[in-house]
Amino acid sequence: MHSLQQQLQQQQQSDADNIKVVVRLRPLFPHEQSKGAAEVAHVSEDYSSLKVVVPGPAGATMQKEFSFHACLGPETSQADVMALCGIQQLLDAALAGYHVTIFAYGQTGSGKTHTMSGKEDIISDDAYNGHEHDGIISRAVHYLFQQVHTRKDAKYSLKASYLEIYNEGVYDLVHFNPKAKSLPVKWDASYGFYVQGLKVVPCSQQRTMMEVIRTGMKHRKVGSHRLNMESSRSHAIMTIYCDATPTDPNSYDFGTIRYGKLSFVDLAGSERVKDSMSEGTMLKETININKSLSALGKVISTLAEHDAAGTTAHVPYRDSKLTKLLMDSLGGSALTLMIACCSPSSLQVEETLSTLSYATRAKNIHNRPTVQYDPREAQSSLLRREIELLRQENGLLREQLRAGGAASGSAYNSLPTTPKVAQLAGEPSVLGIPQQMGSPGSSVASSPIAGLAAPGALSSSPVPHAADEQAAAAGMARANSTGGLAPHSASTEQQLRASLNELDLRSNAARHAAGVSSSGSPINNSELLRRLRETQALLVKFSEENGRLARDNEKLQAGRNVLSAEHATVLDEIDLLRGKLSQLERNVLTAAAMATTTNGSQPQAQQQQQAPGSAAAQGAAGGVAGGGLINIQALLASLGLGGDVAADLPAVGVGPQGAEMGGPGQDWSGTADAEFSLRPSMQMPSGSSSSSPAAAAAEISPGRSVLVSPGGSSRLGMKSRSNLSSASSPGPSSIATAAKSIINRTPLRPSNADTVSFGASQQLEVYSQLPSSATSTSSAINRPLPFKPQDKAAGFLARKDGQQQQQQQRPAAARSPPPRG
Ligand SMILES: Nc1ncnc2c1ncn2[C@@H]1O[C@H](COP(=O)(O)OP(=O)(O)OP(=O)(O)O)[C@@H](O)[C@H]1O
Repeated sequence: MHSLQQQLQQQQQSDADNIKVVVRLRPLFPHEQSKGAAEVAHVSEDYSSLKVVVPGPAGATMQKEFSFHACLGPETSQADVMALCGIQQLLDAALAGYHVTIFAYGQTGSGKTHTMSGKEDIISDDAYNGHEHDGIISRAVHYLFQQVHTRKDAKYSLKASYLEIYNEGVYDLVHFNPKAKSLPVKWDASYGFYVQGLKVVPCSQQRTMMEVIRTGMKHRKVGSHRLNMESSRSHAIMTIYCDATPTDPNSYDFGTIRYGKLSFVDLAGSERVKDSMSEGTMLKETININKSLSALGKVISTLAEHDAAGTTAHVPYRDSKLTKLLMDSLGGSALTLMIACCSPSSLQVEETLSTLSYATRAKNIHNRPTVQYDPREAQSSLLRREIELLRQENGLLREQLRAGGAASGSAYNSLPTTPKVAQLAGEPSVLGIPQQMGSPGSSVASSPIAGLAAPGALSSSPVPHAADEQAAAAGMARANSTGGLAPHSASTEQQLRASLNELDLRSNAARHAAGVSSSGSPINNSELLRRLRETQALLVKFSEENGRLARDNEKLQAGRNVLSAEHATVLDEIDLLRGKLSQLERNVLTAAAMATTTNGSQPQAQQQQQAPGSAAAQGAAGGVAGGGLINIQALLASLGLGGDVAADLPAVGVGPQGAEMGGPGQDWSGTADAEFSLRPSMQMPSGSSSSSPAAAAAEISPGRSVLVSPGGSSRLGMKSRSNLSSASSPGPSSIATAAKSIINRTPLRPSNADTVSFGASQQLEVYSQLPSSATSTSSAINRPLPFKPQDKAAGFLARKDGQQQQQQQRPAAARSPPPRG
């Protein structure tokens, strides 16, 4: 049994919104056995399915299997039914504000009344105090009163009504008058179908409600036919209204009445006239019973078919009084349990199969269980929620603006202030909703029926108000539509509905704050109107404020766009400069190559006499060629980088090639603006025939890279123009890099290694070093070269895979002083 309970719970959670269907097999009676009946229906061991042995052609048999939320065998006791059908959860749901319907369906004599009401004679006993044969209704009443007397979370008020649908007429079974006319079934856009004039009995005591049940059962039409000695000739609906006013101020719906309802529907059984042998009045009853059950079957089929297919269709609720009053339970907002009662007898196998077929279809019906509130309160709650949402949205916008303002500096500060929002946010609303109402977060998940009810089942579905008891009574079905609610877009409405519960807390607290009675009594119309007007005024204010914030936001956005455009322009300029730098580098390399060649044949003095800065590229190259001096300014000018940039540049010189590698004893004194050292293990590019770094550099084709990074164990000095005479010649690519550094106005520091893409397998590495003072430079350049001059070409280029090793050497190498002459 325990596993069945678990199974039920799992199923309830998996298809929480669908109608739950449980099948109950009654025992095979001795009088049936005596007529040769055999048991043809058997419940599986795990209670999830049942098999029916169906007679086939020529005496053969076949088995049909059906599965349901639970299948209860003949041995199942009345107490087990309560537990295995999850009745207690449904009762808790009703106390939490849901509409719950439990209905028994099945052929005549299959045990519907036994399941719902138990043994009538027991209940009829004045000394009744509970019995093992009690059905669901009396057990439910007992549980409900037990709960309402012990629960402290809400003030509960229970009421009851009992009606029957007999020959398509509706009759009050409590205030019974045999001569009374049928009560009219009316439609209300907000409330759905309801029985006008049905009396609802307030029941503060359990015995009062039991009296209602007893009276109702006594007045219900019962007849005797061949299939059932006490056959119900009508459909009976016993309704318990559970109004709950939460009393805990910390509760999410403090003070807002929840209108839960429990409907116990004991249907008249279908019967075949030839089997029941009904005649006369009973025949008429049988025809009407079958007619209304047929209408019920159509509703179930239509709903099941379309819910399974995800389509909508006209559901023929209006075809009978029964289906009108069950409208809320089938495809509506109620939690519904159908108990399909069956006989195991082989003599009734066709009826059993028919019942199981209906029950199978009913499984597919999808309901939307919702907590029920008064529609007028729901309406004002929706408005309050809307205000709250607007308030939150405004707060969020302000936060975003603040964040945006911080990012864009003065732009935000120049925005117009929004005193109204600040004012509104800081004070209670017109409705008196305090700001410290607490954050939303209440949800039905915390309700006792979380496992049964659909998540997000909170809703403002309107239900009859307590003041309209007469209209509200007797299984008044609610329309599927959300009649009476303010028009909203579907998503907004959904959102608002989803938060309704928590906001009804606000409703009550608002009433407190506004000094309005919070006794739970209905709000009168003028008060409601006044509040609605105030709400509307507040909404107008908020929408104005929203508009203002949106405009401010647009201004900020425009400011951001300008900044982005400027940023993009700067990036473009950088790209342009990079391109020009590459060009400059190539020019320098070419010039250096020429200088190498020229320096070999010209006297040093003559080289130094060549004035730097002869125009354009020719000047640059000529400077090198003429005196070993590269005029960066001239080069930049030749590249179109004149003006400010070129004016800032120091001239950088290339010394005679002989001094380039800074051989021992060479004079490196003076202030260096930047120094570059070459790695000793560098290799020439394949196919290179150059014998010097400059020549090697000259062979570097465009697009190859120069890596500038700190350290290096061999050095080339790059000196400022003033120290040119004493400087050793740096590698030409070092000059190019220095030029780049100057153009970018960033000093070459050991940390700012730079790489210009160079090639896949080889790269030229030049390590930069910018001494912090002349003294350190001076001491640095007095160190000996760690490699011989003949290694210099080999040291110029290095494979990339040698880089790691070199990097490890760098700190020591950086500290190594270059040689002094
Ligand atoms: N599970 C059961 N265990 C014991 N007796 C049962 C069980 N189910 C039904 N009965 C008995 O079977 C008889 C018929 O049951 P019941 O009146 O509940 O059927 P019904 O479906 O309500 O029929 P009808 O539609 O004609 O009113 C009753 O005497 C009842 O006590």
